[in-house]
Amino acid sequence: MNIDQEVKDTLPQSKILIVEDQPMNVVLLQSILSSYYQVSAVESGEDAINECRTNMPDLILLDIQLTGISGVEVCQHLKSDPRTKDIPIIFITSLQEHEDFFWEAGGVDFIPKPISYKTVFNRVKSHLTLKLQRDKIKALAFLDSLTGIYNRRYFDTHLAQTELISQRNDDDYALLLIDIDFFKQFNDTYGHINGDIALVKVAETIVRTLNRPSDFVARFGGEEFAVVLPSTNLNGGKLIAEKIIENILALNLTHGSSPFKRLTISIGLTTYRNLDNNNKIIQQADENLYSAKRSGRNQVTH
Ligand SMILES: Nc1nc2c(ncn2[C@@H]2O[C@H](COP(=O)(O)OP(=O)(O)OP(=O)(O)O)[C@@H](O)[C@H]2O)c(=O)[nH]1
Repeated sequence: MNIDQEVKDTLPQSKILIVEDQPMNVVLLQSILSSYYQVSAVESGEDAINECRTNMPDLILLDIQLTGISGVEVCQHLKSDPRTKDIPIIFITSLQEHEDFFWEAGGVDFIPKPISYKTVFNRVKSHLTLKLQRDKIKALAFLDSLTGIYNRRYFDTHLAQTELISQRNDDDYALLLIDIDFFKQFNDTYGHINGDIALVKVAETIVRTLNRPSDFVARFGGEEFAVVLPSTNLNGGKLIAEKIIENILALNLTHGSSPFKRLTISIGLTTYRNLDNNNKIIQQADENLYSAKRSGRNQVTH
């Protein structure tokens, strides 16, 4: 795999967000960049923060002097949020004397006004390239090579992050631990290659069943998967778990040595607000998964 070539190929799909309240500058920046990237623009810091939540950009060009919250405050806000902290921010400024603020706020660079075509073009290109290279390397380290979904290493980081965000927002979140039933017999009967194919299909089915962009799935272990659903209570988690079970059954993958005669899964579900004693969420979901297995498999227990 050639990362440099992949990055080059991905560059034209990169999203750049311009945050600037002077229409002349917006027009100028768009004229420099929109032939090469997907460019959008907002006028205020508040709009920039909202835009980052719904349509995450790959790079932000941020005017320092905005009406309402300032560019530096927008930058500090985005850098304090784990979901947006890695977006490179380039400040656009005529205030050279405040240079230190840009670096301290977490900006990666700045572009002085009056805006120069070459400076904008080259700085954007080099920071975007670095960002995409970082994303690719992260993907290699954090994706499971068989199924293409996230691996256990990334799951651990993601779960810790979700827990922090939930605590901060006084919100609940759900965790589903999913295990394929009688998978040892499946491998023994149909061979490891068919076992691998089944694992890929199960991963695809789980991904397809999840609705929200913030829903998350990872391969937790050999034939185990984990799903994290932010802002979801027990009822919501149950609904998704039942839908996943239904969609796996609908795959209709023959499993002769299972009493169900088809490939099935069991799910242990819990939410952050439904933990017994001092259980950690993984431990609780795992105990519930064990109950689902004991109660006959092909079901969800919470
Ligand atoms: N093909 C394939 N099999 C795997 C992979 N990872 C784990 N497995 C198999 O998954 C099986 C898990 O078996 P067990 O933990 O005994 O559980 P089970 O047979 O699914 O039984 P229950 O979970 O009790 O329903 C083992 O045979 C593993 O070899 C993989 O990447 N590919």
